[in-house]
Amino acid sequence: MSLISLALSRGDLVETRNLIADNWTGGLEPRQLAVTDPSDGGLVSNVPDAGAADAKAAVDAAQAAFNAWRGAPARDRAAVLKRWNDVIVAHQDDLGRLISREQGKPLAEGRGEVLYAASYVEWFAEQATRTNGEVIPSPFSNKRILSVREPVGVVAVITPWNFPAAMIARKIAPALAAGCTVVAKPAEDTPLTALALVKLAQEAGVPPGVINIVTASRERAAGVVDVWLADDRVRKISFTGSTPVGKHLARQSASTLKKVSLELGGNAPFIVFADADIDAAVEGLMAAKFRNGGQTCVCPNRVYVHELVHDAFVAKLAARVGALKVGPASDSTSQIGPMINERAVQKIERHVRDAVSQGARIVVGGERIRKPDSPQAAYFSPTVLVDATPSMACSCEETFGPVVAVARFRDESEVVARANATPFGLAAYFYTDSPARIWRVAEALECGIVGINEGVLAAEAAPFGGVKESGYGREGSVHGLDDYQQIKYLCQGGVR
Ligand SMILES: NC(=O)c1ccc[n+]([C@@H]2O[C@H](COP(=O)([O-])OP(=O)(O)OC[C@H]3O[C@@H](n4cnc5c(N)ncnc54)[C@H](O)[C@@H]3O)[C@@H](O)[C@H]2O)c1
Ligand SMILES: N[C@@H](CC=O)C(=O)O
Repeated sequence: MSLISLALSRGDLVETRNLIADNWTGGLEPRQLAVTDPSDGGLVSNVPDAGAADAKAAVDAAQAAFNAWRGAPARDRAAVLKRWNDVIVAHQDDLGRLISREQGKPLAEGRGEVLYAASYVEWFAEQATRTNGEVIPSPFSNKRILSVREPVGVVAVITPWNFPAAMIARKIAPALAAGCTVVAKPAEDTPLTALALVKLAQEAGVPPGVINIVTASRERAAGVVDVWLADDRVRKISFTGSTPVGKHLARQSASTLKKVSLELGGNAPFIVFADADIDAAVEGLMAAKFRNGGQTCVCPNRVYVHELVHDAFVAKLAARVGALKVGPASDSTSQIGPMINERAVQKIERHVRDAVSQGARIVVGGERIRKPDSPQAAYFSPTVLVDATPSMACSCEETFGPVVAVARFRDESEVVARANATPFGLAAYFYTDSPARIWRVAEALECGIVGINEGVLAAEAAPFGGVKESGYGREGSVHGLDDYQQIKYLCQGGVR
C-alpha cells in the first residue's frame, strides 16, 4: 500500500518535517527515520532523525515564546485550544487513517482515537479559564494572604506509540492551557500523527515557538531527551511509556529538580466474583482487553475468576475471542490489527511459551499469524490461556498483546492479595453484584483507576494515572492542570 492509498482528503497532513519556532525543518543533520506500516512492513514515509542540536534549538524557541504565551489572557489561550479541537474533529477521518496506517489499529479505532484526543483539547480549553487562585483567611490583622497559579515554564513531552494522537494531545493541551510552552518528541514508530496534530495546532493559531516537535529514532531518542533533562530552562517532563524509561527520566530530572509526571506500565487485574453477571463480565473484558489489540496500559493482564463460575466464564470468553477477526486496518472488518513491531510480537510469543512450559493450557489462539503476502507483518492470534500462575512472565509483566491469562480463585481476601502482589498499580477491574463488596474491594485495590462492573474507563473528565511503579501525576479531569502549574503565595503587609 503506498501513501496514495491513505486517500487523505488533505495530503499535506502527512508532514515529514519537524517544527521549531516558526520553521518546518528537515533537521540540522541529514539523518532520516523510516516510518513503516506494521501490517506489511512497508515504508510509509521518512521523517528527521533529530539530534542534540535540534533538541536545544527547540528549547531555545520554547523559552523565547514563553513570556508572551503565559501573558496572554486565559480566554485567548482557551480560544486557540478550542479552535485546535475544532480542526482536529474536522479532520477526524484523515487523522484516523494516519493513526491506523503507522500504528496498525483498525480504522474505526483510529477514528475513535481522534475524538478521544480532541476531547482532552476541548476539556483543557474549558479548564484554561478556571485556574483560580485563593484568598486565604489571614492569621494577622495587618496582612493579607493570597495564592495564584502560574505556568511552570517549558514542558518536555515524550509519548508512546500506542495512542499516537491521544497521548500527545492530553499533555500538550493542559500545558498550553496553563500558559506553558512545549518541546515534544513522539514515539519513533508513530511520528506522523503527532506532526499532523502540530500542523493543525499551527493552523488553529498556536503562536510560533509555543509548540516545537522533534522526531528521532529509538537509538537517538535518549540523545534528544538528555538535552532536555540537562537544560534548566525545561521545568517539567511529562512522559507516558515503559517503567524503566520513566525511572530513568525521574532520576535524570533530579539534577535540575524538574516537575515530573509519569504514566507508566500496568499489570491490571480483572476479577470476576461468583455473584457477577457473567455475560457483562465477558463483555467488559473483551472491551478492556482487546482495545488496540491489547496494547493499552490499562488492558487487563491477569484475569482471576471464581472457581464456581470459572468454566462457564472461560467457555463464553473463548467463543468471543476465537471469533475476533485479525487483519490490517485497510480491511474495515478487522477487529485486531498487527502488533506495533517485531519486538512486541516476540515478547508475546515469549510470554505464551513460558506460560505453557509452566503448565498453562491454551484454550484458543496461542500463535503468531504468518501472512504469506506480508512476511514482515507482526500479527498474533487472540489467545485465551487458563491455569495461569504467579510465576509466569504473563502474570509478572505487561504482555501488551491480545493474550488473556486466566487463573481461578476461592475467596475475596485471597484474590485481592494476589491482585495487589505486583510492583505496578495503574488500573484494576472487578465484577460483582454485591454493594458491600464493591466498597471493600475498590478500597483494598492498590491502583489509580478501578473499573467496577465496567471495562471502558477512559474519559477526559476523569483523573487518569497510577500508583506504585505505574507512576505519578494525573491526566485529564479538574486535576489535570496541576502538574503544569506552580502555586505562588503573595503576602501583602501594612494593611491598617
Ligand atoms: N503506559 C503506556 O501507555 C505504555 C505505552 C507504550 C509502552 N508501554 C510499555 O512499555 C513497553 C515497551 O514499549 P516502548 O518501547 O514503546 O516504550 P518506551 O518507554 O521505550 O518508549 C516510550 C517513549 O520513550 C522514548 N524513549 C525510549 N528510550 C528513551 C530514553 N532512554 N530516554 C528518553 N526517551 C526514551 C521513546 O522514544 C518513546 O517516545 C511496552 O511493552 C509496554 O509494556 C506502556
Ligand atoms: N491510552 C490509554 C493510556 C495508555 O495506554 C488510555 O487513555 O486509556
